[in-house]
Amino acid sequence: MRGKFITFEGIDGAGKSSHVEWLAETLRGRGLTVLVTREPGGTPLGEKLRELLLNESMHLETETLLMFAARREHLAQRIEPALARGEWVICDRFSDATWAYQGGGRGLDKAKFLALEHWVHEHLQPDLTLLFDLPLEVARERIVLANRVLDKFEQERADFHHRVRQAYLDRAQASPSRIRTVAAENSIEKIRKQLEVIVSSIC
Ligand SMILES: Nc1ncnc2c1ncn2[C@@H]1O[C@H](COP(=O)(O)OP(=O)(O)OP(=O)(O)O)[C@@H](O)[C@H]1O
Ligand SMILES: Cc1cn([C@H]2C[C@H](O)[C@@H](COP(=O)(O)O)O2)c(=O)[nH]c1=O
Repeated sequence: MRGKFITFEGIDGAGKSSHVEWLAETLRGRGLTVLVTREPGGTPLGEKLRELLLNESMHLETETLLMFAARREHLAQRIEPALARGEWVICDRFSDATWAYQGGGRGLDKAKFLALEHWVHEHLQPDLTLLFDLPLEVARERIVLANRVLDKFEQERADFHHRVRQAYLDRAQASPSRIRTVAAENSIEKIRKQLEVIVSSIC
């Protein structure tokens, strides 16, 4: 039987990465084989593109095309083969991030996004997307507390991140059965209880 594809999404600092490995371990505890991966990245080529995408400024359409180029490779080399073997795949960001960041944040034409999405993964959407949503100010505080070096996206102004958040919320509203919104300002413990319930619904 084909495996399930779960993606994590949210604005920078929402806290999604804090749950990725935990969810993988929880599913492994139920006897499932789980691949954990991320975008941009997930393959040797994708990780090289990630380095460029997170650090170099470039034209919006170049940025979008590189996100989808990395995704094409990722699907071919890792995601599709794992799902076909019956493994579950947990991916830290996928195409909803392009919708939110390049579309909402930077104003990419929706038709161009939809054309690329159709080209690169016409027959595949995540079975479940966990959208970590929280006020921008809380996410910012977490990033400051973590004291990490900020990448190109994290250095964007607040209005960019507000648009990204809104684009995610709009997309969730348009696909309520696939995209489940998680109140990310809650404690890690409370979020994990909610994730267990949501993920059980696709087991
Ligand atoms: N529910 C929470 N309550 C308080 N702090 C949290 C919570 N979840 C995560 N954090 C902290 O917030 C910081 C950002 O978390 P994390 O790296 O998981 O976010 P992220 O969404 O993956 O961010 P990015 O996409 O920017 O990498 C970390 O220092 C983490 O420990
Ligand atoms: C897949 C994807 C990602 N991004 C942005 C979103 C984040 O700011 C970075 C990735 O960093 P993270 O710490 O691994 O979350 O890349 C994007 O703009 N568009 C995309 O398609």
